[in-house]
Amino acid sequence: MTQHAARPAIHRRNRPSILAAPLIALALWSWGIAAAQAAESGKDAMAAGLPRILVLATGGTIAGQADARATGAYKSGQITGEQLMQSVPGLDKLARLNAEQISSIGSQDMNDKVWFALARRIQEAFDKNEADAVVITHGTDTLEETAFFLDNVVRGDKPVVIVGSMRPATAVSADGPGNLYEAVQVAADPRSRGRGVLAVLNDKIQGARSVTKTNTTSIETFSSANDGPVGYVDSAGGIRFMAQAQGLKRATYQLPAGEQLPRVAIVYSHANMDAVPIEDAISHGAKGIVLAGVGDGNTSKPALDALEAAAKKGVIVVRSTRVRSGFVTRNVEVDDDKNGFVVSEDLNPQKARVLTQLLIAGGVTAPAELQKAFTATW
Ligand SMILES: NC(=O)C[C@H](N)C(=O)O
Repeated sequence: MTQHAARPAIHRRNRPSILAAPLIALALWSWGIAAAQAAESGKDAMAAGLPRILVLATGGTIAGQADARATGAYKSGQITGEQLMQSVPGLDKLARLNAEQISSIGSQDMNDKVWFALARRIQEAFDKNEADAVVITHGTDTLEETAFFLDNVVRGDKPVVIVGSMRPATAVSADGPGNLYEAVQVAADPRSRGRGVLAVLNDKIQGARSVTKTNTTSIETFSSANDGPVGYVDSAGGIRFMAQAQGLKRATYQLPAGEQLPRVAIVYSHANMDAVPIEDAISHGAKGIVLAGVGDGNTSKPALDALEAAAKKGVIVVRSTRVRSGFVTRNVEVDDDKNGFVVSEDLNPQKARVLTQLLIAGGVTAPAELQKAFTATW
């Protein structure tokens, strides 16, 4: 009894009253909120230290989808930039990301309109300090041309990284997520500043001027024939930049008004070449012709004569080469001084075309001035 009698006394002292129970629940609930808020603000504080990266999505195989995993057939540009970002774990630990959709196309359909939209959006984001770096998701077919175009028109030294993939997002071993992760890693790294537009695919970081696609379907396709990659990246080893190319000239050209660059044709040289493709280009209004020449930017006598006639009429003639590495040199087998031709140096025909377009748009037409713009200072 005594024991029994003592119990209620103890209970009375410690037992919460009917009113106290909800108060404790309320306190626990608010502690919970406070703790969650603290954790959240801890996360915010961590996130606040991360760079702000604007992801501009254009389409391509990286955003491609197949109907079935077992098939090789797929459609480019089916997935949004936002969905791509969500599919890569750990991106939020690298940067604060914000995605915008610029287009949803395979890069075989890349065009001036998308180029201008990209260039203007990147410049705006940098000028208004909305982003510390930009990552562009893009198809691989014309990735090098977009990289080179942007390299020539975007001002400032904030990183701009372009990324794609060779396999669609639905493939068994898709390369897009890893490439996107590495692209964000590179864009977020302050050492990427001032290097122009960088292409990041398959663990390599390559410069806009040199990078080119070399294999139709393999994931190991991009290479820089004359100067090698700018660096290497992987999630375990991080980023290793090689020595920065010394004295490589980068000029910035004014983005022309409107949404179209002047018409410049590429004419591909081959054995038994006649003048017809050159005459065709001129009759279709080309303001410039880039020769994808044989060897050191050469072509047949009839083609050369047609090019000389074109230059006399004021068409800009730039000799490039269909050969993947090396430089095109002035006045070796072709008398460039006499003919008023320009040589592309290390620029492949598709990049020489972009530079020719920008120069014509900027009113540069004298061969000596054009040549200066093409000649990188090595
Ligand atoms: N791998 C790729 O991205 C190829 C595709 N045709 C594209 O350039 O959009």
